[in-house]
Amino acid sequence: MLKIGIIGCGTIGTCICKAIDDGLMEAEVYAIYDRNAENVERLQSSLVNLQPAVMEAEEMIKHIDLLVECASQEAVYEVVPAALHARCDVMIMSVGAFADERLFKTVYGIAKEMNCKIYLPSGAIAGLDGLKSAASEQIYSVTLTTQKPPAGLAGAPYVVQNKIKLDEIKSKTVIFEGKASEAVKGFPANVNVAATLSLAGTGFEKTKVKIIANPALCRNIHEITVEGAFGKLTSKVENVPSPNNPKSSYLAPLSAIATLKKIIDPLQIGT
Ligand SMILES: NC(=O)C1=CN([C@@H]2O[C@H](COP(=O)(O)OP(=O)(O)OC[C@H]3O[C@@H](n4cnc5c(N)ncnc54)[C@H](OP(=O)(O)O)[C@@H]3O)[C@@H](O)[C@H]2O)C=CC1
Ligand SMILES: O=C([O-])CC(=O)C(=O)O
Repeated sequence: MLKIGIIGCGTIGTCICKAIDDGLMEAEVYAIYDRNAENVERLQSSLVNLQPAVMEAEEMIKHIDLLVECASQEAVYEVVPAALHARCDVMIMSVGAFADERLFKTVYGIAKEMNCKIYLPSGAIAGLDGLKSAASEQIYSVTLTTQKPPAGLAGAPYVVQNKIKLDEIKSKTVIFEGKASEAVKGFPANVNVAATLSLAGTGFEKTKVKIIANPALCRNIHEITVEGAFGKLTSKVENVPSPNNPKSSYLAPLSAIATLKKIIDPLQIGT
């Protein structure tokens, strides 16, 4: 049975544990860790069947097959290289960390050397299967347009640095337009999907991102447009926000669960 260790006991970590606790897949949550002790306790007390140990990444990677990062971009630096060195596969949610090309090259190199896998779930977007197929030929452009309610963008470094008063936004307003490399740094907890899109397609410098604060919304909308030799692909997901975290969408933990099922299941559907 697949032995998993989870870093990050917030919304996504909790959803993953609950799915395994409910018997949705054959996996064992061997250990969990979070710098926020309250979130560890809340997660532990929500489980009925599982009793994961609480231990830091350094220790858990000696015992597990797969490390799941669902914490923050800084956690990717802290735990992923060490996990791969210990021959653990890794699943990463804070994909925006890979806008740092040096980190990406290091992590990719260690994974190759150690014969390990790096899994990046689709998160809150749809259409990566089509983009991956299309990327075998020439791609002309990839664009992500994200709309969130203003509160879902609160605290983002770009918002703070540019003194954007989210609570004064009364109508649909474009607050950022630029490269994916800049978007994931300015909005590290809002558009990790831009990083996944970049890695699947044309890279962080060529992938364009527009971020819109829209007070009329109660959903997080991600629209993707890809044009290339294959033709044109458009996808739009109107995401229900996660119950405890308005910054992220419920589809994100569901996609993490689907990725875990794909790792375990002999049947592989889609690109
Ligand atoms: N790829 C995708 O499509 C998506 C990615 N994400 C990303 O996934 C990650 C998890 O999301 P979510 O579960 O919603 O977030 P939450 O804020 O609900 O939970 C994250 C938890 O991880 C903890 N944490 C953060 N950094 C560290 C660290 N360095 N070491 C240990 N614990 C840490 C946080 O502690 P504290 O409370 O102290 O901060 C918090 O308890 C985020 O980076 C988010 O941006 C989210 C949605 C979609
Ligand atoms: O869940 C979402 O809507 C997307 C998100 O937060 C991210 O990619 O970081």
